[in-house]
This record gives sequence, C-alpha cells and structure tokens, in this order.
Amino acid sequence: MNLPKVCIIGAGCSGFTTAKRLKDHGIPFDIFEASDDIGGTWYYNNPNGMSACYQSLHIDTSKWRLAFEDYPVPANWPDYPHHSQLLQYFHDYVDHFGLRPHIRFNTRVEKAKRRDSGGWDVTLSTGETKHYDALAVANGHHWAARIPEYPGHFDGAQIHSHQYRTPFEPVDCIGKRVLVVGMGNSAMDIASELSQRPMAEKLFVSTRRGVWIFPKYYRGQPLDKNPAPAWLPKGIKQWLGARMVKGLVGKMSDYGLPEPEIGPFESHGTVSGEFLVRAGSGDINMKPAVERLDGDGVVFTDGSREKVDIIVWATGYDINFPFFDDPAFTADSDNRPPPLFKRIMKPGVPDLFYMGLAQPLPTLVNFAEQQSKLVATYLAGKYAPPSEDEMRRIITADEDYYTGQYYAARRHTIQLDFDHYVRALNKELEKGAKRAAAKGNALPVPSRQMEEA
Ligand SMILES: NC(=O)C1=CN([C@@H]2O[C@H](COP(=O)(O)OP(=O)(O)OC[C@H]3O[C@@H](n4cnc5c(N)ncnc54)[C@H](OP(=O)(O)O)[C@@H]3O)[C@@H](O)[C@H]2O)C=CC1
Repeated sequence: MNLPKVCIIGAGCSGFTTAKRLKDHGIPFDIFEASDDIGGTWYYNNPNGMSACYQSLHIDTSKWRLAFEDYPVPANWPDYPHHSQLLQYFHDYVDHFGLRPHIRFNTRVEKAKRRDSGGWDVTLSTGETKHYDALAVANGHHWAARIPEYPGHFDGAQIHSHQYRTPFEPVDCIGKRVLVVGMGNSAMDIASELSQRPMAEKLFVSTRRGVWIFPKYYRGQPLDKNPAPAWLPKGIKQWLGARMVKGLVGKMSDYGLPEPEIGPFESHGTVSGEFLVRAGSGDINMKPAVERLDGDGVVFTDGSREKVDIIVWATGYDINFPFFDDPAFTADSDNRPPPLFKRIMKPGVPDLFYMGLAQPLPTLVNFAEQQSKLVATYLAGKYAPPSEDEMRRIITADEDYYTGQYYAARRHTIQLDFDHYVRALNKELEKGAKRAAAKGNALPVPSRQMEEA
C-alpha cells in the first residue's frame, strides 16, 4: 500500500519515538531538526538554543517510569539519571532503530501551511519548500521562556531559568544576593544549588502561593516507582497520594514555607529531595510575590525589601509553534493549545498530529511513544477515530478529568495523568481498530507522490 509521507518537526524524544513507530508500520517520513544533533531539551548547551538543561540537572522522574517500552534503560543507571545519561540513552535508541539517516540536522522548519485540499507545505531554513501528506509537530514546550513584567526597574542582572547553566554561567552568582522567582521544579533545583554556602551570599525564593514539595524517595524507593493502579478513581487516588505526601513531609510552614491553600495534587508536582532541607537549614529565605523592582533591590507584597544582585526568573514556559501562521493551530493568549482529541488530533484536520504536547505526570520522556501508536495505526488505516462530534465530547470529558483539579494558571493548561491516559488510549485503539476494519481499513490521509512545491 502507498502510505502517506509524514514530516516530523523536531528530533527530541517526542519526535524520534514517533519516527520509530512510523518506521515500524512502513510509513515514510522525514524529521527536521534545527540543531546539529538529537535530544532537544536534554541536549545540554544545545546550539539551537532550546535546551533548558543546567549542568547539575538530574531528571526528577525515576528510571523506572521514563524507559521507552521497547528499549530498556541501562541496568547500571541510578534511580534519577543525570541529563547526560538520558541523552546517551536517546542516542542509543536512535541508532539502534536506525532513525538517524531520516533526520535532517541544522534544518529548521520555518513555515508549515496546510493546503485547502489537505497536505502540508513545509518551508525549511534552507529555503526549500517540501510537500507532505501529514505533519507531526514535536517541537517541545520547554523553550519559550515566560518572564513576567513588574513595575519599576532593576539595576542588577536578570536571567530566565532557561539560560541558567551553572552558578557561574551565564552570570557569576558566587557571593551575590540572588532571588529565584517561582516554585516549580526549575526553581527547586536552581535555588537548592545556589543556596549552598559557598555559592550565593544570600538566596531568596519568591512565590505567589504555597505549594507542596514532594520528596524523591519513600522507604528507600523512588516515590513514583509504585504508582496507584490506573483504574483507581481519581478522587481516591488523590486522597491516598495526598495523605502519603503530607505524612512524609509534614507541614510546609515547618520549613518556613507558606502553607499551601491547595492540596498536593492541585498543582503540577514540585519534587525535590533538597529544597526543604536547605530551607529548614536557613539557607533558603522565602519571600512572598514580587510587588515591584526597585533599583538595587526588590519590594515584595508584604512590604519588605531585599537588596538583590541577580534575579533568576524560574517562571516557566509558553507553548509556541513559530512555524504556524494560522491561529487555529497555535496556543491562545491563556496558553491553551487548540482542543485536541487524545491531545493529538484536532477534529476536522485529519493530517496534523501534536506529539508530546502535555505535562504528563510522572514524565514527558516516553509519552509520545504511547501517542505514536494512535498516529501510526491511523495513518496505516488500522485505526479510525470516532466522529468529530464524539471526538469533541471526549476532549471535553478528558480535559475535565486531567486538568479540572488544578488551579487556573498558564502552567496548568496541558496537565495529564500518564497512567490513566495510557489505559484509556489502549481502549480507544481497540475501538478504533474495529471502526477501521468496518471501513475496510481505508487510508484516511491520501498518499500523494511527494513533490517539491
Ligand atoms: N529535574 C527535573 O526533572 C526538572 C523538571 N522540570 C520540568 O520542566 C517543566 C517546567 O518547569 P519550571 O521551569 O519550573 O516551570 P513551571 O511552569 O512548572 O513553574 C513556574 C513557576 O513560576 C511561577 N510563576 C509563573 N508566572 C509567574 C509570575 N508572573 N509571577 C510569579 N511567579 C510566577 C509559577 O507559579 P504559579 O503556579 O503561581 O503560576 C510556578 O511556581 C515542568 O514540567 C517541570 O516539572 C523543570 C526543572 C527540573
């Protein structure tokens, strides 16, 4: 059968696992990667400017949960591998499955435009425009730094956590008074590192709300290693999890942190084995939200003022698809992507797939590997989605399930429970296989001879 040809944007873990699955099904594809190598955000000092890695970064998901299902992680890995180990694992995967020859490096997708009749014209940084039958978007969502604006001016240095590499780069923090803004996982790691006595002279962390900080271990085992069964009702799962977390860490105010007004599962999980100890040891000084910048200092909402030399904005990322002009395909002003069936397909657009566009707990690393099952079987005519109306109904129900419990924030628009998602996806794949068989396994996306536009 002449299967449709796919353009994959990005050779990070979402892009290359999608490629592997397409290859398994004999679906032709090209991957375009702006950088000189694979890995995306996990490629430290990635010359494409899109890596959020700092030198000391260890992933906060354990090796037990991030492994690709068809390629085991090295047996000698620690529970929480370093970013360099993860990147090596990615290289090994790509080479093992023979994906590298399909990747065009140093080639950025500048524009992706859908034709009225379907199919995509993809314009590359080389100036070429190529036509593809389908488009898989895997450009990541941890690279467009979000920096809030506050009144006043600041005379010191300001960086976003995305730029942070070491205590010395890109700004020398040694002996300085440093303010880290935010309480996500970037803030946890960077504040814990800089608060060590030989590093910053004084380390402040500003947060506009209290959050729960999960430990990394429970009785000597990674906390995420033995999750509750995926079939357990959400309310019970969260009640049990909240009890365990509270039992393990106690009250946040015991460490000098603001007491959360929310439960542990009402914000994206903040995980750290170090932060609470550093705060409890007096090396991290908590401050409320920033009110204004004030020359050589910062004024906070409780009226206090601190002299500050460096601000690290660990304030997260925006979802960004710079190659789409059509707002129907991009995130809105609240950082919400278009409503997507299984977070992959936009109803009514049969030849576009968003890969890894989620904040799955516990991890994003092996998430697109699961999603690619739907994409590959769909393009091969072995899976058929439900009607557009049914897709929309499922999208609404899924979004309520996955994001309903979180407080409204730009960082919470694509939250997702990995285990629940995979269970539901597998059921959907079974149903879709029956629908496809009833339609005679017709190809939903026509394959045209690939042509230069
Ligand atoms: N070791 C690891 O594996 C690491 C993983 N990560 C992952 O990378 C992703 C991004 O994490 P991260 O970079 O921490 O970003 P997040 O979006 O998770 O956190 C951003 C933080 O900044 C705060 N914030 C946002 N806007 C403002 C504002 N205008 N004023 C004050 N505070 C603000 C948020 O507070 P609010 O909730 O109030 O909006 C939140 O506390 C996550 O998925 C995270 O888990 C990150 C670092 C390390």
